Amino acid sequence: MEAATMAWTAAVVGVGLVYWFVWVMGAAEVKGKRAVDLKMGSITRDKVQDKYTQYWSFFRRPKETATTAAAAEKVPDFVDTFYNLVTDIYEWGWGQSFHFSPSLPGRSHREATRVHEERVVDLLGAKPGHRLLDVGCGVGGPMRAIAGYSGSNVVGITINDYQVNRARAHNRKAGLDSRCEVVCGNFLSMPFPDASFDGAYSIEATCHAPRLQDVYGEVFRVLKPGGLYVSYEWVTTSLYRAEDPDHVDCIQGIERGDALPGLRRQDEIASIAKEVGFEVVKEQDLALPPALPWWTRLKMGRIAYWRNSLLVRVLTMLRIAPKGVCEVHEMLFETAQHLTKGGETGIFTPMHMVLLRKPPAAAATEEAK
Ligand SMILES: C=C(CC[C@@H](C)[C@H]1CC[C@H]2C3=CC[C@H]4[C@H](C)[C@@H](O)CC[C@]4(C)[C@H]3CC[C@]12C)C(C)C
Ligand SMILES: C[S@@+](CC[C@H](N)C(=O)[O-])C[C@H]1O[C@@H](n2cnc3c(N)ncnc32)[C@H](O)[C@@H]1O
Repeated sequence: MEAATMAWTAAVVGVGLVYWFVWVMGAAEVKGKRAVDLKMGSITRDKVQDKYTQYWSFFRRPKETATTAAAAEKVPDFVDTFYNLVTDIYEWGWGQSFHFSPSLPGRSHREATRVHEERVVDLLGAKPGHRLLDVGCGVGGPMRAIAGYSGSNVVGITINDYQVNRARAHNRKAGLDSRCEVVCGNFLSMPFPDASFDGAYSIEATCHAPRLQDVYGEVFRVLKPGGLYVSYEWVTTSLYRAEDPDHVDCIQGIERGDALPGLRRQDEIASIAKEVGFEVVKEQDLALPPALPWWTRLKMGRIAYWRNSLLVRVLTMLRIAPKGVCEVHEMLFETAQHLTKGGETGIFTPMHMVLLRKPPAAAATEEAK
């Protein structure tokens, strides 16, 4: 073969390989967000690195940081920054539902995710015509599954305006925009009238609240009397030992890589719910056997992580992805190790489920005020 022909063949194969690596292999779970489309939310390209540094210095020691009232007040802003930094990476590498679910034998991750979301509908007894609130809705993966399965109308709230736009675009594409609405706001002080929802749910979102009382209190206020609220909470379990440095390291790793102002204990959740006026109907750690591990999806993706790290580095070098994306990706990679360890040791669960009811009598009490 002539040298020129060889060079051409090598070039064509090279371009083909790059195309395959970036476009075909790039989207790990849901084709739709490609590696080449990675933005950092509403942050302009030149600010990504700075925003990441600010996030990191705030959340490096989450528990110490969030103990003062002044620092706790800053949490929602830093959570917003966090979701600007991670939303596209989550969508690209995980999908449109930003949560875990127990593995299901012989079923895909996508199916396991849907089953975990549809459980919310069954617990709430949601029906066509009901108006549900999604507290911390992300880009709306659960919202669309829940609206589709139940026939209800869903209003989602998220602190992050980039997620609002993503969620609205996905809702339109799914033909669900007439039944799924997305609002940008803080779930610690929601822009909804009292008693305006038939039911509410939160999936792995309230862990971002410095005080759970504040978000549960708001959900209580906006629910109609007799309305149900189901929440999947991130908590430490009774196996966690505060005197074990390995346990502390693991939990701090989860907190700092997930914008958490301090994980709560499993046994605190029900009493906080009662404190704001809820009745506790049911409480269950959905991660416990016979449920299969939720963390295998994180572990089994090890090869994919290496591919993703390399992709992110190449895209940053080519200036397609903004500077700072590699650091964010590295932070998520480390977080995944801590989450896996938390799951394997059983000291942490991301799916402590509580089903709460606003007492029907609360109507009379409120009217009397
Ligand atoms: C509920 C929350 C988020 C839970 C999960 C959806 C995310 C927690 C950690 C995330 C990830 C870790 C590793 C990333 C990987 C390095 C990258 O290549 C592709 C995306 C990841 C798999 C990413 C995906 C989402 C998570 C699993 C918190 C924030 C309360
Ligand atoms: C891990 S994501 C889960 C999203 C969604 N529930 C899902 O499962 O796909 C957490 C969500 O909570 C939202 N959130 C965190 N703190 C918030 C706050 N103070 N007010 C409103 N939304 C908040 C984030 O913006 C994000 O959408």
